[in-house]
Amino acid sequence: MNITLEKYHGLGNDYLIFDPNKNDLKLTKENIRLICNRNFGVGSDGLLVGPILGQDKLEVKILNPDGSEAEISGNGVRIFGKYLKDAGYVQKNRFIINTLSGQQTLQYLNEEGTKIKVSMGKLSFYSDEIPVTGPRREVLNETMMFGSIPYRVTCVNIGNPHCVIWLNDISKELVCRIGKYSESAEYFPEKINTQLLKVVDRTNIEIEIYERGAGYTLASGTSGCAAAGAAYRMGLTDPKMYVHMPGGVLEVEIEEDGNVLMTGEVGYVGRFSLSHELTEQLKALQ
Ligand SMILES: N[C@@H](CCC[C@H](N)C(=O)O)C(=O)O
Repeated sequence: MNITLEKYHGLGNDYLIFDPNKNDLKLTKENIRLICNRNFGVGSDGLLVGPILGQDKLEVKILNPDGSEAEISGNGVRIFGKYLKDAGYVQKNRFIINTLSGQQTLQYLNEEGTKIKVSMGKLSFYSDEIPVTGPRREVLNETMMFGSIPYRVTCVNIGNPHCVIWLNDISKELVCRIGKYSESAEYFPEKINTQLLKVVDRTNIEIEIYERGAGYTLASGTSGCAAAGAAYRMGLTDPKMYVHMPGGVLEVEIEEDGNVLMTGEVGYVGRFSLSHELTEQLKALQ
């Protein structure tokens, strides 16, 4: 039987859904890379595997296009929420899903389920929780060297690790140049997602993103939450703001206890029934 995948995007951050209840393939690093490859496969910024059904909880596994597993994805979680509605797995308006980073509560804000609010959990700036090497401390505005150039960096965990660099001018070229070094820098034992942050005013920020295991992306939910959290923590913004990314805008609100609410849109691209040829190649890589 051929493999069928559904494709969605969150503000241009595109994911394929592999529903294990409908497909029979053992996923490996090698076949994940081929599925996500934009030339030889279907192409995406990642793969969402689920729902894995159990004890009233819906679980999703989040895989980067290099085959590594991520603890969480903000856009991925919203996309998965939309898929659960489209495929008839959930009827409620508000429900919980499980990721490697813990539980997220999702709420549909419209009938179609294209606008979703997610309670993402709490931000942590502590080095051992991000993780960042060295003595336990909050990693706020520290100097770090990426490719022999010093940058002022604030690091944060929102289920997955992020480093935020506050600058006046940001661009795709610059984040790619820095991200190439920061992703695997010695400071970060579990690697890192990188954001360049530009503060527009107290309720608007702009970011450029270089994701761990994926490279440059047009948007990222957790990156938006991390950059918003860092901007607020540095006193640059109010707790509620719009995060502008090349692919679109997210609304992020940091609650008093540090919990983050993220609201954004999801788009459906279509269903991909893979060719016999590609299915056989994926099976050979099991
Ligand atoms: N696109 C994502 C983040 C995906 C995971 C990330 N690459 C990681 O390895 O932590 C998002 O929308 O948050």
